[in-house]
Amino acid sequence: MKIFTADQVRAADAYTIEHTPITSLRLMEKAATQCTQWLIGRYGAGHSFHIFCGAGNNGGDGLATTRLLQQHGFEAKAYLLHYTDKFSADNRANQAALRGGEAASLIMLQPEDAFPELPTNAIIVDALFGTGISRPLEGLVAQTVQHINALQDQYPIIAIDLPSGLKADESSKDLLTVEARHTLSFEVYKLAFVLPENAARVGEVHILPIGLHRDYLTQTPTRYQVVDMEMIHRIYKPRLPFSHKGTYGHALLIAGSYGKIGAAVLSAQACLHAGVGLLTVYVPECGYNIIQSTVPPAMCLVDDGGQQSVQFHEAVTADGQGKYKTVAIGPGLGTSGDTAKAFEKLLQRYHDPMVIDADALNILGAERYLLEQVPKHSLLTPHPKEFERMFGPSGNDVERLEKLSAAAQQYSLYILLKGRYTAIATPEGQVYFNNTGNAGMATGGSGDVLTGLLAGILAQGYSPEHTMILGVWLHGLAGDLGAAAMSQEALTASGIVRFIGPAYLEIAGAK
Ligand SMILES: NC(=O)C1=CN([C@@H]2O[C@H](COP(=O)(O)OP(=O)(O)OC[C@H]3O[C@@H](n4cnc5c(N)ncnc54)[C@H](OP(=O)(O)O)[C@@H]3O)[C@@H](O)[C@H]2O)[C@@H](O)CC1
Ligand SMILES: Nc1ncnc2c1ncn2[C@@H]1O[C@H](COP(=O)(O)OP(=O)(O)O)[C@@H](O)[C@H]1O
Ligand SMILES: [K+]
Repeated sequence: MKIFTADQVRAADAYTIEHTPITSLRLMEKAATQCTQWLIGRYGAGHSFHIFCGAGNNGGDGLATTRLLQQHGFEAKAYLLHYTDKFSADNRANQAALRGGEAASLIMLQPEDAFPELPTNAIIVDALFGTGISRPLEGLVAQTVQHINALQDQYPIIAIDLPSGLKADESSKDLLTVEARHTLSFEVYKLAFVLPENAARVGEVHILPIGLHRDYLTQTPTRYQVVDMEMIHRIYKPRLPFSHKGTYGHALLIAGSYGKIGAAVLSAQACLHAGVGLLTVYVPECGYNIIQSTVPPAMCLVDDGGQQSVQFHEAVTADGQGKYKTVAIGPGLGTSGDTAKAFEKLLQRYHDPMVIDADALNILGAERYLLEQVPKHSLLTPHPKEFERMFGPSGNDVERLEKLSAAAQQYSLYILLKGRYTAIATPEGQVYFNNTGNAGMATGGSGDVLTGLLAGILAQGYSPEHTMILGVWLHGLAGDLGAAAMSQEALTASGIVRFIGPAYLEIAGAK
């Protein structure tokens, strides 16, 4: 699903109005109809709806929603904030339509008025501002937003289109905005929804269809996209009946050190569950028995270095033309000087895309000149701290996203930035956001599982871009299925591995 800018949303609106018989007022009615159905479906009987409206079309959506809720027999009141007399035409039309209905359902809130008393069964709906926000909130609107936010533990707050005050395409880091539990938006995602700094403002996002013109939606190029099942279907290739293990590649996983052999185990298990043909795990001597007994399908190579691997570059032939289709390196590896030197030598020998994670990223962060030597189109998988070690700090999430995309383009790499919506940046400047996964995955080792999964997918012949999208999506879905079966709290990295299979089945089943 595409992420549109506020300008693109406005253009989609205009295109739809120009190319279909639908008017802007009718489009507002559709938006309000969708919001009304969502509110009734979610909260239903026994609730009263209190809708705070601004002077623009977001306020218009709120006024129309108030009327439609009443028509469905619900108690609903619109509070129209009187901070200006400059109402939009569709806002005025909906004020008139509401005045024609139930008495006392449209209340003008003046700057000197106290915040209204709300009954215990209230649902607060925020329809103050949407994409038209043009400056920081102040005066009556700022006070109202502060009041609404102070009530968030008492009443559900539902934002229409955007939590008011939030900018759709830019950072709103230090701005006052509504803090919603749910955001009901239309047709497409907005960048603001996937930024970690907005987590407490946006809540759960629900994208509702309102009939914007398909041509505009499909033909408009966007820099940002959210990965969806349609994209996964296009990428996923079922196994061929006459294939053999050679068809699915041989991966070399270089991981683990004394006290962190578990990282190698988790990565190896994930790599096998991803569907790799053959797997060799390279560990220091202390890891040999562990790998052989916990991951029997994998072969094992042992380093002489004792507690940390320091000669793994020798596992690939000097010209890099060895038997391994894919090399993945990093989980639990350690960052000693000799390990770093071996990593540098590996980069000099191996020139195909590799998967680089954890301590291998930390080595890149300490020796930044090595970034130039990483094979083009390799997959880097930092979490925010590792990313900062490599590319420095950022003032806000949008700045960090720009930095991520710039680095991917500069070094011709696929770099992901892990989080609730893991961002995958491509060398061409595209960014994909992953929408699977949950907070149960915030547990040690879940990143190691991702590394193994990516190595296993890449080895099967998927392109680096498709590997990133499919791997991150499967990883999150395995986490979701695991959490559904055993709770987010009890989910462990091993639990994620167990649910990679069921995650594949979901794709195959829906194909
Ligand atoms: N295609 C779609 O998705 C559809 C979208 N629709 C809906 O339209 C919404 C966009 O409507 P919109 O363009 O009228 O902008 P909106 O957000 O209501 O705000 C503009 C008003 O606020 C004012 N204002 C701004 N900042 C302010 C501040 N800090 N403090 C005070 N005032 C401030 C600004 O005044 P001005 O800046 O001109 O002084 C103007 O009056 C969109 O989010 C969605 O809900 C649906 O109806 C149909 C289909
Ligand atoms: N709240 C969350 N929602 C969705 N995914 C999450 C969440 N927290 C963590 N994850 C996922 O779990 C993984 C954690 O990786 P990482 O921090 O490298 O873990 P570790 O270093 O312990 O292996 C990432 O893929 C991340 O996207
Ligand atoms: K809003």
